[in-house]
Amino acid sequence: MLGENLDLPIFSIEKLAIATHNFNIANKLGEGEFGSVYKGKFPDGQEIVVKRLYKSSGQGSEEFKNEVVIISKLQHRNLVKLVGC
Ligand SMILES: Nc1ncnc2c1ncn2[C@@H]1O[C@H](COP(=O)(O)OP(=O)(O)OP(=O)(O)O)[C@@H](O)[C@H]1O
Repeated sequence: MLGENLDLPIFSIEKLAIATHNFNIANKLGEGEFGSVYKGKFPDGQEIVVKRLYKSSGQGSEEFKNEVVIISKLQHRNLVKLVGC
């Protein structure tokens, strides 16, 4: 699995649904090529942004995986950190 290969925490869909109030429209920040983007908060207070894929198969998902791999390796004070997938 992608997250295991990258040594990233893997979040269940339930945990992300709770954090985003079930992907509520009020939490929606925008849309990208691969999916919708939501703001959320974990129970410990950590604020997160969740990107939810439109589909889990096909060419788009390969591109999305490449994006995740690259973002997981980036670290900069002006970039948000990938905390899991
Ligand atoms: N960390 C974030 N904080 C606030 N808003 C965000 C964040 N990430 C994404 N967004 C919002 O979600 C929108 C879509 O982001 P996303 O990264 O999916 O798309 P993109 O980079 O515009 O396109 P692509 O899907 O081609 O990468 C952005 O235009 C922005 O409005």
